[in-house]
Parts: sequence; C-alpha cells; structure tokens
Amino acid sequence: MPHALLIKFPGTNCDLETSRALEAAGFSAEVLPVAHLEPTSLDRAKLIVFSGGFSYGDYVMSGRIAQLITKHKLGERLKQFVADGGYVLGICNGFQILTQLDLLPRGSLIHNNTGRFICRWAPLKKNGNTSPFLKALPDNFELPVAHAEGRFVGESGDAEKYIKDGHAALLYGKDINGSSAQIAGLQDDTGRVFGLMPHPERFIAKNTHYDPDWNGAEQGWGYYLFKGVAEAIAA
Ligand SMILES: NC(=O)CC[C@H](N)C(=O)O
Repeated sequence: MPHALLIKFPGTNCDLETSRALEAAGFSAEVLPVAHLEPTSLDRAKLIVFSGGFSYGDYVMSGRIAQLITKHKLGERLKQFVADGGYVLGICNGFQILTQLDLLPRGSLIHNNTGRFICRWAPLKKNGNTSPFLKALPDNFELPVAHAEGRFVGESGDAEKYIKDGHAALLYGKDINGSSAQIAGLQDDTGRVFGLMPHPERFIAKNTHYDPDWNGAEQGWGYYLFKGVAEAIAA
C-alpha cells in the first residue's frame, strides 16, 4: 500500500477529509504537524500532500508563511523527493503553498477578481491528458471550489504558454475568479507535482453532488483524482 504524507500547518483544515480520500483510493495516510516535520519524514512516502485551509491565517498572503517554513525545514529534500520519483499534490491552500516552493512553473494565486470568497461547484476541463492525477477523469467534470485567493496570474504571456505546453493541466470551464487563461491547476515537467484550486476530497461520494447521476460515474469525481495517482504509483 503506497504511503501518503500530509503536512499540516496551523490553520490547515481539510486534512481529515483528504486523508480519508487517500485511504479510499488505497493509500496509507499519515497526517504530520509541521512542528514534527524533518527531512527524514519524507523517506517512507510516495506522495506528499499539502491540503486545503488557511495556513497561518493566510497572513501576508495565502501560503506564504507555510512556504518559508517548509523551505526552512526541508531544505532541498522536497526537490530530491521529486527527482527520486516522488509525487506531490497541493490542494487549494496546498496549491498556494506549492507555488513558491520552486516545484511548479512560476505564478501566483491572488485575490479573486470578485474581491470575495467564492464557494461553489466549478465546471472543469482537462487540457490534454498528460497528468497522472487526472488520468482517471473524463475531459469535463465538476469539483467544489472554496477560496478567496484563487486567481492564477503569471508574468506576461506565461499563462498562455502553460496552456500550450501542457503545464496548465486543469482549466475552469468558465471564468469564475479571473484566473489568467482560466487556469485551475498546474503541473511540473514530470507531471508528478500537481497543484489545483478545486477540492477533490470534498467530492468522494457521488451523492454529495447536486445531480448524483451526472455522467453515471460510480464515485464522485474527486475520488478518481486520488485513484489516478494511486494507479500511477503502482504502475
Ligand atoms: N479552502 C482553501 O484551502 C482555501 C483557503 C484559501 N487560503 C483562500 O484563498 O481563501
């Protein structure tokens, strides 16, 4: 059974449902408070997860303090983990944290163009089919979003470049927060590092969707994201 390590910060609040989702997809899941994190904590893991929430109260900007502390605690270990074939998933606040850990293409998640926290179902679409995290999902699906700082921005021309080169693996089906090129999720060159603003862990049971029979899938769409990466790791 592959081992998943979820790193929890003060203010992380999606760790319980995320570890349940990981277990449903066949992982053994460990939630580790950042105070206990050391470079050797990564040794057993095949997947590192940064889950959703409000790490350090979203002070400075979402994810920023957690990035600094993670870098300080792990040094180069996280990069080495990926270079050795490990997988990293950042969900919502976890994606915000991942943006400055030098594991994903450049860009930031800033306040939604509405100026408000948004909490809703979001239509999503895959951009190509290179992400192991999205392999088990259809081209179009929905997941819940819940964020104030979910608007992806890059330097001039970067968002369009990420669409073309496939780094932008997941897009919104319509504009919900002002994200450049409607980017909802980004991956690295290997596809083993993936961050997304929507919450797959909130849609595991299909009856939590407003139309449970939509597309006739057995489970909620979020389940297939965790399943996809479990299958990639097993392959
Ligand atoms: N649910 C989340 O992880 C999102 C919270 C996030 N820190 C925000 O932008 O509001």
